[in-house]
Parts: sequence; structure tokens; C-alpha cells
Amino acid sequence: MDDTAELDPAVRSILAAARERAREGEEGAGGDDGGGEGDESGEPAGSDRVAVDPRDLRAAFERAEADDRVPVIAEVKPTSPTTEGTREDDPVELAESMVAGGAAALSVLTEPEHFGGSTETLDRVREAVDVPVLRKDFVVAESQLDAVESDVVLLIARFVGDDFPDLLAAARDRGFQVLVEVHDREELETAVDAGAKLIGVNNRDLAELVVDLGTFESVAPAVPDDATLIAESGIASPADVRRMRAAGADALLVGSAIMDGDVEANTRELTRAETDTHSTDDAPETRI
Ligand SMILES: O=P(O)(O)OC[C@@H](O)[C@@H](O)c1c[nH]c2ccccc12
Repeated sequence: MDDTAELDPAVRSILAAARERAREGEEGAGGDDGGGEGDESGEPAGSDRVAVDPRDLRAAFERAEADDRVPVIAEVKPTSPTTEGTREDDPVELAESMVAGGAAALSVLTEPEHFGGSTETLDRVREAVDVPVLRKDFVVAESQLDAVESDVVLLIARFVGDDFPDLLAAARDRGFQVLVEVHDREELETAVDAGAKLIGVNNRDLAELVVDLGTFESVAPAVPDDATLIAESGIASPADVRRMRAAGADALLVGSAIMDGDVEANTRELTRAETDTHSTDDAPETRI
């Protein structure tokens, strides 16, 4: 059915956990309300469909551009399989610092077991800021879409496979904007054929968890002009920002380099990469 055997063991474990949560969500929706036991993800068993009135992501990018800021989606990521330790700060404070540093939008991990995220955190962050918020999770089944409201949801082409058109429609029916993540030209073609308009190219290979900014550069030329294109992962310095922009990125998704150190200063340095001639490319705060 899929090729999970080729994935890094951490990613395989993440996917198995996502499928398990999806199954719990479906059982809950099946009538017999189990009371939500084992529900640490915060996904409400038997919940109704969500109906989102989303904050416009493209408009947020345009506002940033008009203000001479590089459009950056800053990611609240307490930990990850490739990060040492967990950042324990209040995610709402981190989110507010990112916005103060000029982030056009935010991304919040809701995956609980491997990224330290939760749907509750996303709710609190979205309440506290007025920029669009992306829900970052491993959505593989429709029931997961009803776990929490967000302005944008992520669908990872590699993991949704043949279910992609149905999941895209299910997400849009609920009002979500959908960011479709791809890693190569084949996945890009599938995404575009299914009508994806917000496309993220992940520089991190989920099979080996290694980052190569050349991934974006090789996939970007094949992205249709009318799509909004986001470079994801591994962007660590103002030079990396300029490199991704030169390759066609409308916006950037940055986690680790912003989470490591002074969140507001890190965000400001990256959002000003095209205007601030003094920005150094080896500031310790922006190194992964
Ligand atoms: O921390 P980084 O290298 O800046 O990466 C951020 C983001 O792109 C990364 O967290 C990510 C990209 N796609 C994902 C899918 C699921 C979980 C996480 C991700």
C-alpha cells in the first residue's frame, strides 16, 4: 500500500502513531462515545466536523512584502527527531515573539509524541495572534482534520498517496487552506494535477532526515506560476533565505533556526535578509 519501509525509523514511528490517532478518531465518531480515553493528542472523540473561517495566507505574505519583510512562516516546534532536547518555554510567548520579529504567519506542530506538540497549543497560539496559523501534523485520514481549527493544514504528498484528492477536498470543504508538501518532481506533478495551489518543497528527505537546500532549487522550476511556493526546512541563515528566494520561493518555513536562541531576534534577522546589509551569515543564534 505504501513504501514506509524506505523511511527513517523515526518517520515510520510518527506515521504509525498518526494512523493510530486517526483510528481512535474514527471509532469515536462511530456513535458509541468512548469518552476519549488515551486522547492525549486532544483530538475529540466523536467530534463534529470543524468549519473554519481562515485568515488568508497569501494576503499575509503580501502584507509582509509590502513592509519589506521576507514572508516567513515561523514554526513553534518544541522538539523533533532531529533536535536535541525540548524547549519548555510557553508556546504562546514564543509565537508572540515570532510575530514581533516580523513573521508573516506561524506553523504549530500538533504531533504529540515526536514533536512535543498538541492541538491545545495550536488553539492557544491562534487565539493569541492575528496572523494565519498552519497546523503541522501527519494527516493521513479525514477524521484527523476535525481535531482542531487552523487557517492552513499540511498534507504531505508522500504519506497521503492515493487518498490525496479526497483529503484535499475534505480539507477544503471544512474551510482550510491546504499546503501540500512535496519532495521531488513526481510528487509535485501529483499535487498539481489534483489542484494544489499552495505548494511546499521540503528540503528534508523524510527517508533519511537529511537536509539539502538543492532539493528546492531542483523542484522549484517545475512549479506552475500561479501556485504559491514555499521553501521548507534547513534554512539557517540570511544567506540561505536569499538562496531560496533567488530560486523562486514566495515564502519560507523555518523552525529550528528560529527556535534555537532568541526567537524574536532570529525571526527578525531572517525576515530582513533582503534589506539588512549588516546581517551576518554566521550568527551563532541562527545555526542549527
Ligand atoms: O526546523 P527546520 O529545518 O527549519 O524545518 C521546519 C519545517 O520545515 C519542518 O519542521 C517540517 C517540514 N515538513 C514537516 C512535516 C512534518 C513535521 C515537520 C516538518
